[in-house]
Amino acid sequence: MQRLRTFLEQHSDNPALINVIDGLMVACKDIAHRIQLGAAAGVLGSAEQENVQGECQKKLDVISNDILKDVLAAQPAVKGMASEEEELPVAANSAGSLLVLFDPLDGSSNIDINVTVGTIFSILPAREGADAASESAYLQPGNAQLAAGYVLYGPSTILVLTLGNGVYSFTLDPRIGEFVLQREQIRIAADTKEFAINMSNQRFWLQPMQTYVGDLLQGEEGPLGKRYNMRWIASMVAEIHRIMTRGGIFMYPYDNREPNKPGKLRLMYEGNPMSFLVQQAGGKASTAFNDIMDIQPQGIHERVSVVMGSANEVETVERYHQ
Ligand SMILES: O=P(O)(O)OC[C@H]1O[C@](O)(COP(=O)(O)O)[C@@H](O)[C@@H]1O
Ligand SMILES: [Mg+2]
Ligand SMILES: [Mg+2]
Repeated sequence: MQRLRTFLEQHSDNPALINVIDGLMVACKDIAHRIQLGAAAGVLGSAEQENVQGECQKKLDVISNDILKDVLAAQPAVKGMASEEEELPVAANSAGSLLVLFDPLDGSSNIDINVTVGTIFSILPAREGADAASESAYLQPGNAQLAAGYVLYGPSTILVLTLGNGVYSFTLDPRIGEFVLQREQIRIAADTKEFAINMSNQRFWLQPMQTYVGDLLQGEEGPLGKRYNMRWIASMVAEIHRIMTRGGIFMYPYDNREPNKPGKLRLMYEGNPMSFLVQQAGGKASTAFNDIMDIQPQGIHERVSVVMGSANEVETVERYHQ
């Protein structure tokens, strides 16, 4: 049995990074505990306020955000943070060398129905002299990430992490309060017969996406020549975890409901960290046109079109868009 801290010390020579990931997991254990208590701790339901995205916040969105902010601000290595639930970046320690970006609670619409949610994080280097209270410090492409991961709060609590050298998963053992190593060098199969997309948006997609999904639905009688299965959990963490476990393709593509936005999901704390994990596991992460991690962000809350998972299937989607 290998504990997370020991693993980090063996796989990284950056003490700042090790301490920050350790700190993140202190926060995530607290979040996991509150999710488990649920209604008994009064954490379900709406917070009766909106975030910067104009989305109605759940109580647990706010609670998780506050826990992460408090724990990370106490880490000397954290120079600043950006969160889905904060309009502006939050400066922390001026001598810090790292920036942490996070979606404190992903899949919020699942909280009240007791279905899987998660936390997603991305760690970027803080440039020399950068102002961590200013957005410009954070606007680095996904390829600059030092580490990324998610914590899934499901039947068990699982951390899936990359430090840029493969993907590893850890299960929280509540008997000892520690994350212990579970899977090493996770690989996503190149081919799949399982897709995930919110079909209710079909009429809003670009024509190539409508054609591709139409062909998927034709199964073995269509041009793709195989029968597909479909899943939609409405929690990106849960979908990506399924793909980490048995392959698949996850899509939240551009749609014209809000034509000026490139997609629903957020680039810097959903698209980029998940892309880093998927790519490190041998999969692909694309906008349907380009690699997500090549995008030069223009804002911390920027949106992105997402097509990720099994490499050959993602390449098929890209071909439909050429
Ligand atoms: O409700 P929809 O449109 O299917 O969207 C589901 C998607 O939205 C998200 O819940 C967005 O994340 P948040 O809950 O952090 O806003 C993704 O996890 C999920 O894939
Ligand atoms: Mg999210
Ligand atoms: Mg969220």
